[in-house]
Amino acid sequence: MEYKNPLGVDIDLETGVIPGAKKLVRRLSDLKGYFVDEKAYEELLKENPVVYEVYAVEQEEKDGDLNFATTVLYPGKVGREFFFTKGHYHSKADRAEIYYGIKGKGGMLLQTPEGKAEWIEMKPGTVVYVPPYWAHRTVNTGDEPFIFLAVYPADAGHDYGSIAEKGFSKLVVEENGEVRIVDNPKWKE
Ligand SMILES: O=C(CO)[C@@H](O)[C@H](O)[C@H](O)COP(=O)(O)O
Ligand SMILES: [Fe+2]
Repeated sequence: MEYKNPLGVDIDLETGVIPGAKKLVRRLSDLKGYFVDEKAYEELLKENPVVYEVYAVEQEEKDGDLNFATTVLYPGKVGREFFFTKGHYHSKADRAEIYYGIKGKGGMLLQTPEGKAEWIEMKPGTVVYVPPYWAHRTVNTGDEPFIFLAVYPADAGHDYGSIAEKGFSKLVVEENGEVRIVDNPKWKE
């Protein structure tokens, strides 16, 4: 029997960086078609800000193993909509996940394949359980980076297609200085 080596790493709780992790950067240009206000999107695209970064420690896609990753989701808005991650189902749709809030303020939008949505607020210390089959997207509703850890089965994979095409049935927007969860006018069942 070949055993893997255990691993201990210290997440930088201020920046979200995991030493030695694989870094992925998502700019606004990677999120074309995701925000409802297309004019505001085109306007902000001139600056093309970084929307989020992911630091991932991933294993081979084997049943039973675990991956973990931090996400640093920057503050910002496109029109009234707060910056968010793309959001996905898992390719193996029955794979669950745990998120843990590290810094900043935000939340998670979750959705079943039938379009039933749930919003869960997150702050440092919040644990979110993402059950099997639910799509999930995080949203930064604050004015500093929103940083969290995710732990997920190594064979879960990411299925971005359906969210990229249809979005979520709800939007997270600012209205008169408040965070509101509203119906997505562009949602198609
Ligand atoms: O849910 C997971 C892994 O299953 C997170 O690590 C996200 O991958 C990350 O927050 C970026 O979000 P996406 O761009 O992948 O939606
Ligand atoms: Fe996930």
